[in-house]
Amino acid sequence: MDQAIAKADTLIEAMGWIRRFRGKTTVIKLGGSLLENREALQHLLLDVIFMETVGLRPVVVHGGGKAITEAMAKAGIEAHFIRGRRVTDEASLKVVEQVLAGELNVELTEMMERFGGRAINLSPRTTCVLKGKKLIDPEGDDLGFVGEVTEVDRDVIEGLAYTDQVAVIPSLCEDDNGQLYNVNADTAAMAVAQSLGADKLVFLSDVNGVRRDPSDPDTIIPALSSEEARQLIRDGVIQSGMIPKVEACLETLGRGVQKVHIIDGRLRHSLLLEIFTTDGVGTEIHQ
Ligand SMILES: Nc1ncnc2c1ncn2[C@@H]1O[C@H](COP(=O)(O)OP(=O)(O)O)[C@@H](O)[C@H]1O
Ligand SMILES: CC(=O)N[C@@H](CCC(=O)OP(=O)(O)O)C(=O)O
Repeated sequence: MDQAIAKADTLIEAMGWIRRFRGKTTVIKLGGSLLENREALQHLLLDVIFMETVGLRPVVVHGGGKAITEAMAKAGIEAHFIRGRRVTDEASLKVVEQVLAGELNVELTEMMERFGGRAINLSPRTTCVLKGKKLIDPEGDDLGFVGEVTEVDRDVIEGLAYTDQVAVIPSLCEDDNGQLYNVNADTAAMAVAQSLGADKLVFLSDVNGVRRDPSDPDTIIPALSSEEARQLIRDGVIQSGMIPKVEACLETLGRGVQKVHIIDGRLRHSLLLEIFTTDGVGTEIHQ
């Protein structure tokens, strides 16, 4: 009996948070490192379905960097990154499209449906909601078919939310001529969050947050201002895949999204802990 009462207490405790976030949009970015971890992924998708069930509006944007690198290796193509972005020639783009739109996007949607949620995959193979153009690298490097999102079809995404369905969007965009581009998934999530005026943007990765020493989990920084984050990039403390993630956070905060978090998706129910507890988990980046 005590156990049942404790469970009821937990539900009552969640009520205030549910009221606060009901009807509000949270964009959830699933990183490719995490997609490899089946158990963690299942718990996260359950969290997303829970959020939708209690009236929050989650939108999922996903990457798949690890799976793309593996598929490229199988095709005999060597992966090459410049400041966290994959140099994407025509052959690589085919692999990227197949992995993101043909495999991961479909798998994630099917998994959510199996868990009792309602999810719709919005990829260039079904309904493309991310319009974009070739990314011009500020340092002058040619990254090939790497794009940036210039327009998000928010009507389609919001329409799904009104009918209790969760949009699942891969990091690919298309230009007016139907040319496809590979988009860093952190920046794709940022564009979606900005366009929807999301209340929160949560990056789920395979690290516990931004660390002072990238290899030491105990050096996690719970809260980081925009200025500190820029300094850590300049100092080389924030490296590789963490660079586009933190840059995306900074740009998002400059454009009206209230809260941006980088959290550890391997931690069971980290998403619910972030949304339904006072302290939260991971690193919060603020203005
Ligand atoms: N200062 C840092 N703190 C934490 N992680 C860092 C830091 N600098 C670099 N990283 C690296 O960034 C990675 C996360 O980026 P990435 O691999 O692109 O993740 P995802 O696939 O989830 O988007 C971590 O696994 C870690 O190796
Ligand atoms: C241009 C660019 O780098 N695109 C990324 C898209 C996937 C991605 O970002 O996946 P993660 O979230 O797992 O890092 C790539 O090709 O790896």
